[in-house]
Amino acid sequence: MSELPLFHAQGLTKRFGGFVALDSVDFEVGAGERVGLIGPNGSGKSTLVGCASGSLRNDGGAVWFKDRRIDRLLPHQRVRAGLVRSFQLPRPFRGLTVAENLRVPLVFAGRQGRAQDAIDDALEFVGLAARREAMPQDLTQVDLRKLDLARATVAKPQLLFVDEAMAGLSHSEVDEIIALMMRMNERGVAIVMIEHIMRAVTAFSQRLVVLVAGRKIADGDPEQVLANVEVQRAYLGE
Ligand SMILES: Nc1ncnc2c1ncn2[C@@H]1O[C@H](COP(=O)(O)OP(=O)(O)OP(=O)(O)O)[C@@H](O)[C@H]1O
Repeated sequence: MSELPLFHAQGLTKRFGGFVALDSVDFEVGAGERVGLIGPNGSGKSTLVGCASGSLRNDGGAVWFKDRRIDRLLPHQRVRAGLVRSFQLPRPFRGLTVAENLRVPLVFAGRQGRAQDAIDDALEFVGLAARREAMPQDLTQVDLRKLDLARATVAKPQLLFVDEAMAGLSHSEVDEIIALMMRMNERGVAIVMIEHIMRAVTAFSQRLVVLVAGRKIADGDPEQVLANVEVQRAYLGE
């Protein structure tokens, strides 16, 4: 990538006690790009997302968003810069309606102005407009995932890390979420999809990055990456 990447981690290292969860990982995302981040369980994918979004503090290396070093910023400061994550397990605010759930990330992102319009747009966009007054506990699994994606996008990020948005969904529900993420990307949002459902990853990604035991072992064209012997060995060995 010749121009400045949207997101850039260099030598990213994270230890939990003596355990090295990320070992000097370089990871870039271009503006508007769709990247699949894959690897066996425990390979460091969520740790990378945590270090990028600020829920974890890296022990080594650096993280840039555009021309700004962000790895000592707080999570909400990173959201305000344009970097947002979603979580592996949807965690809506149980006491708030679907629409009210979107108000919280707007405050977090410092975008309370015209909040109602932003909420209406986001609910319409993900297909939850009819459920706006519902309580989260009355939503189906797939609608909870859509609410989570609405919460992630209402702040208008330029980069979104989506950590396993499809676990436990049916085949057609997975297709729905892929289509929704594609439409988000068409609006200009760069997306990193962390996912174990390979069908979804290959349908979505323009580039694949593979982590194994905290190290990046492949990064490039999806077909070539999946044909890589080291990648195949990592998956067969799982
Ligand atoms: N807070 C923590 N304290 C100690 N060890 C941790 C902590 N968080 C993660 N780890 C360890 O770091 C390693 C990487 O975990 P991580 O969650 O990043 O993997 P992952 O690739 O996202 O896995 P999965 O696909 O199962 O979600 C694992 O061995 C995990 O047990």
